[in-house]
Amino acid sequence: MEFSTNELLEAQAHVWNILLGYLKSMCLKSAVELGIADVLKKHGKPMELSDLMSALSISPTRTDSFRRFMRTLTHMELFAEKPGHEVKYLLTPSSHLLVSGETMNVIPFVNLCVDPTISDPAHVVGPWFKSPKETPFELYFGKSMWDVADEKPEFNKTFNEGMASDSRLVCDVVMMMCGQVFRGLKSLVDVGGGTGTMARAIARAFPETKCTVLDLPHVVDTLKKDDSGVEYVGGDMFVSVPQANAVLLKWILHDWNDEECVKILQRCKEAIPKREMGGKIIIIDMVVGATSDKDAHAVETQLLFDLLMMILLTGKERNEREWRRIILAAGFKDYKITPFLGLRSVIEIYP
Ligand SMILES: C[S@@+](CC[C@H](N)C(=O)[O-])C[C@H]1O[C@@H](n2cnc3c(N)ncnc32)[C@H](O)[C@@H]1O
Ligand SMILES: O=c1cc(-c2ccc(O)cc2)oc2c(O)c(O)ccc12
Repeated sequence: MEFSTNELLEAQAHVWNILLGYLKSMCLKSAVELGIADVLKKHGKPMELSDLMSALSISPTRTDSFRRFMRTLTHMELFAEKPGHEVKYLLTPSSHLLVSGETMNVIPFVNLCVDPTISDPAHVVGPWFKSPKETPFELYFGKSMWDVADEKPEFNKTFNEGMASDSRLVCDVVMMMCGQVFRGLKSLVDVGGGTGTMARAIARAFPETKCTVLDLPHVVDTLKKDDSGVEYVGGDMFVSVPQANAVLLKWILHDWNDEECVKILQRCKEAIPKREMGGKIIIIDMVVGATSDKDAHAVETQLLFDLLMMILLTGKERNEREWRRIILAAGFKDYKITPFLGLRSVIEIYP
């Protein structure tokens, strides 16, 4: 097949764009390191470049470079420009999420995603297709991501803080938009609940619910009993899950393949009473095709998440048909999907 010169030149620009994509993450990381969003938030109104640089303690000798840096960040809609005699910079909804100290901030997630333990295994996806290893992560590090988290306390901390920041963001939205999902439960166990951010929020909102977090010992062992009343249990969800009225699985099943998900769901089913007694599983995860994923940007984000799960773990992002298959295979009778959270949904499943 022959292509025209014009098509090939356009193709070259397209390939360049893909190749340089990693600079987007690195610019985001640098913006967080510099604290640009914090300065703009504190200033409270649009800010000239020279004032921004001075507040960030950047020497005027870097003015041209910093202007180019801000131009790219603005193009990516991380910041906005207010035109005028002197351009002024302001926050956008995306950079609002980069303000430290705000409940809804994604800084720990930025730190996690640019951590070499997360980003380096992507280099071996090609060779991994021809290797017997379970994941590119395992080909690169010789062990699973959970084992690396167990052995490297620094990575364990970065990972748990990243996840906790997502839970802080999600729990407010869940309580606001689908609080009824948790209402009236006598007890709930958050399986793979990390350091307990979500469980503590549920315990605060519903004091009548006794909340427990089950996670791997290296995640929960350092957590002290606190005044939230949440109990932390070290264990393995493939072996057993503490008894409760309901089980929460937030961002768990997308880490695992279908067979592993069925096993986890079976252990969860053993932990809850019958539906008539209020037993249910609450899953918070992506349902591809169920949410506001109609635009190309959202579809690309879901595809990238799916690859991330393939690279780091044995998991995947599932559409409704794929969810139904594992839910029924684990012996559940019914389910209900509520799309609520950008790209994620709540799936309630009943025994
Ligand atoms: C992607 S994180 C999600 C954490 C939390 N649910 C959230 O959304 O913030 C997955 C969690 O599963 C835990 N995990 C992995 N294997 C586990 C196992 N066999 N038993 C219990 N927890 C496990 C990890 O330690 C981690 O905290
Ligand atoms: O290691 C990760 C990273 C993420 C992640 C990446 C980019 C984002 O904008 C948000 C989150 O998510 C993960 C995840 O959901 C998981 O189950 C395991 C690991 C990671």
